[in-house]
Amino acid sequence: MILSVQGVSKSFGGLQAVRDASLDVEEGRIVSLIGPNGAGKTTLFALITGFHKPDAGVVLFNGADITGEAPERIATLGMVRTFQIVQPFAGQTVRDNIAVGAHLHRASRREALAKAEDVARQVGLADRLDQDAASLTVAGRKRLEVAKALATDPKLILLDEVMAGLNPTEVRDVIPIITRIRDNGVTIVLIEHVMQAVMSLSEHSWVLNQGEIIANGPPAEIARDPAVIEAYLGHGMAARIAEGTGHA
Ligand SMILES: Nc1ncnc2c1ncn2[C@@H]1O[C@H](COP(=O)(O)OP(=O)(O)OP(=O)(O)O)[C@@H](O)[C@H]1O
Repeated sequence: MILSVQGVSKSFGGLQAVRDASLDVEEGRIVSLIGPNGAGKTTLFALITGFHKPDAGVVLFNGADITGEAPERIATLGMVRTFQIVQPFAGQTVRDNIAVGAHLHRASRREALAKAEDVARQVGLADRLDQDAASLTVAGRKRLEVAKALATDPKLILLDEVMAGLNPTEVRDVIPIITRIRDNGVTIVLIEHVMQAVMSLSEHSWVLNQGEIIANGPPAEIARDPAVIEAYLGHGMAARIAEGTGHA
């Protein structure tokens, strides 16, 4: 297992945001975390990547205990997350923004910029490298977020709603980019509400509800689970998934 989360919990004051969550991710997979707003998905990402310390439980990355390590240290080991709300460094080009990530393993400016160009090609931003990052559309900013993470040479990348706010055409265009990242050897964990993307990309999903994992399995299977339909999908979405359309 590249990632093993064992019995992780986190409370904020009186609110239990994540309760006794466990999941195992095999190397080379694309898997997903789904569930209603406020279920604890982003908190679980933060617990895995060192942005929050768990109250209980253990996180293993490639078999090594990284529980409570700092995000920078975890990134150096090869695991990074993206953020839902994307704020590019204003007044800086796309190239410079991506290069920030590339500096994790590269001291030289020249090498970091070369890596930024390479990554920009992978996410379809090669023709935007000299543009001010703040001028990118939502779809462009989402790609920039993926590029910044990829520039750190990760072995595992956790993508937090990279399709939120995209139109169906933009979603369709991002799907093969994510598949290619995996084909290049990066394991991927997605948080995603766009079920069309979950269905076509991920091989296994975990469903969080009120901080607890209530189901896991292949997405087509969990879409038939009454508890998942009740807590998250609703009957309309479940029916559309069964028909194979799966549009949100
Ligand atoms: N730093 C924090 N301090 C206090 N409460 C928090 C904090 N972070 C998250 N929460 C609360 O924990 C719960 C889980 O939030 P979280 O953002 O993890 O959910 P989510 O599943 O990612 O939701 P969404 O799909 O809306 O992003 C929510 O009730 C949220 O308000």
